Amino acid sequence: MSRHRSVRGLNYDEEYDDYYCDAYGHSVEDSANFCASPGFEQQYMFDRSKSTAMGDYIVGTNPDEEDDDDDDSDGKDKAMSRRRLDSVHVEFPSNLSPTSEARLKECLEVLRDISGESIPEPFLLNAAIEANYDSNIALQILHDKPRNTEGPSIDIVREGSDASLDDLKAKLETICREDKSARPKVLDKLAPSTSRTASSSKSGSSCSTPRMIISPSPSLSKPSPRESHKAKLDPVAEYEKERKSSQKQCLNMVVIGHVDAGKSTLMGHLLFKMGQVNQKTMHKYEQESKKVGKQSFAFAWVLDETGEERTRGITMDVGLSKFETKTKSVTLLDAPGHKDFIPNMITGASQADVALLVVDATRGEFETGFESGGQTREHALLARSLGVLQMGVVVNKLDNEGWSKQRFEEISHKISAFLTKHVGLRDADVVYIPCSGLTGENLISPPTNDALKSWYSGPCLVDVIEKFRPPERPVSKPLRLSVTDVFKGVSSLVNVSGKVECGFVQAGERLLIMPQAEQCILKAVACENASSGMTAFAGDQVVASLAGIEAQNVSLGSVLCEPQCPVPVATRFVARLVVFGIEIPITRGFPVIFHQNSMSEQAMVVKLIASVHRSTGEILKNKPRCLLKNSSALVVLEVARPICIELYKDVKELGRFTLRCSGATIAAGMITEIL
Ligand SMILES: Nc1nc2c(ncn2[C@@H]2O[C@H](COP(=O)(O)OP(=O)(O)OP(=O)(O)O)[C@@H](O)[C@H]2O)c(=O)[nH]1
Repeated sequence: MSRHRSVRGLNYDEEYDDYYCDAYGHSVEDSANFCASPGFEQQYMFDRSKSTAMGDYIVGTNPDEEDDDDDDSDGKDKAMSRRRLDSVHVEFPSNLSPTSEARLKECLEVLRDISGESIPEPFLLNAAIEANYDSNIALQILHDKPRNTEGPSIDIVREGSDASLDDLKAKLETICREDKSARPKVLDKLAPSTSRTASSSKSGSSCSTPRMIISPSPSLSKPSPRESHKAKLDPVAEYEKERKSSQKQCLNMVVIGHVDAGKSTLMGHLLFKMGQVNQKTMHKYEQESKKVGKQSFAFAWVLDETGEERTRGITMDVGLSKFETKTKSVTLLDAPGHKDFIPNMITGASQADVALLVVDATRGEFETGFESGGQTREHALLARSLGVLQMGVVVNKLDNEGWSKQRFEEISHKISAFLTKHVGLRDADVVYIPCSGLTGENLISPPTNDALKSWYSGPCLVDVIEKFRPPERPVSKPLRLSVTDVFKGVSSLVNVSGKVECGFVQAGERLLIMPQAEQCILKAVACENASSGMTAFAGDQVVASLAGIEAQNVSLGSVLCEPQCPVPVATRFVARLVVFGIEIPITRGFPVIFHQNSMSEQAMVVKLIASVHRSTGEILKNKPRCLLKNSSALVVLEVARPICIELYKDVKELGRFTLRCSGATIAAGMITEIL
């Protein structure tokens, strides 16, 4: 078994239709229970001493965003901040009242939560005092510091992106046509006088997105014999010929759930029963785990391969394996359950077509994972926001509850309500299975345990997996191969693992690596699903060997594409957000971590355009002051460095993302416009 490598694909139409269904993304708790700190409450209460007009306040418009023009608004923001601060004591009071002390502490806590350790404490303290303990204003002050030339800044976005865009510009210049009309949009951004055009498109595929385009240089635009050959191929016919006739359907399945729910044990035992792990290896794991006092983890060791994972008894990275059912070739992604490893879980889930949500049926344990801020709900929400539409809910460790039918039904009932009402999965797309990963009950054959047999006659785990429907693979779209790992092989070639998000790729092709704007030749593409070993299609997890580049010129988050139809690269874009159960409202200038597939990047919400109805998308309010939990909105996001993105309507895998802050997932989104 190996560490994580990627796989996925989607049923586009189906998913897009209900992505923003009424239920999707609703928070766990009722919004009426929203708790705000006094500092935050005060910010959203009308205050005569501040200059905001009552009319503005009632309309709920963010006074900071009165002007649509960004450059202008910066000045206005500052002016507004200054005006607000006129009534604020800027000196540290020597004798704070108990109320002020409490407010100061609360404000500092919020600032620390958001800034982490990136800003020294004295600066946070000064900002908090300057903002009269209003954390939102304090954030704005910290954000504006460099323009005031004192103190550090959390404005990582502009600082980081300027340098990177310069680098990119230089590289793009070298491979752009002399023809100025074909200059990439990124160059236009840096040199506004230059005109821009749409991209060229490869034969048989459309490249309709308004793109930050890199145009091929004359040498690049002249296709090699191999490329000409590829251009003549019908991707769908090739896919049918290679895959559908001879092979089993490919399915990428992620296993998710709260820490210690028994995910690795369940999957390790399943793989053993399916013959993927031989008796000798299993015996070795039993002996070795016994020696270190972790005998109950023997099956988990099949997927938890590293020393640290085995010693600590937790999964840290995504474990990857393969097995086959009668009609399917399943790529299994075992995600970590611990909250510290959510970014890895996101990587795994972003590559999956379907998910198994494992819950521990043991009394008290299920409740911890589901009701007390555990990861069961967060994982389910994340999986759905990353494109998973079908789910098997494994009610695991039911042996600990004497195979109680009542307990199974109680758990199924609670999870069903959550998945259908809050996550947005259809009831018909979720199946509940009573199991024991430890004893192996109901994994690959009907139950043998009398207590379970007496009331359960449904499918076993493998039957559920067998019934999952693989999504349509977008093989006709332009090639997008996202890189999840880079490693040096024995030869001079650079190997990358990744997933073909859409399109198809053949050995011998010349490819463009974005956002690095590097060219390379694909020497070989290894893919377990491929019969020829020369071609990989959308949905395939591959290892690609690249010639003509250095390892440092490709990285996690890079996208390989055809030079004739490059992937857009940008730092700023409009997105539609679905906000989860947040405690701190999202305001303008809110710093976040942007997650897209296996890539994460520092980012900032730079503009709140409008709050929208979560199911219809209808605009409810322009320029809202903030976004509360369970809301939906159009926002402008800016990432610290140029990244490869697509519009959600074009390529879902590169058009959707999740936002995290202070270790919690706060929103999911889809890109609607690239700026
Ligand atoms: N009684 C019982 N114990 C189980 C069962 N499945 C797993 N366990 C135990 O639960 C513990 C945790 O199992 P893991 O498989 O490591 O759990 P996990 O969900 O993969 O953990 P993370 O990946 O770290 O989140 C181990 O001690 C297992 O032996 C089960 O069906 N019944």
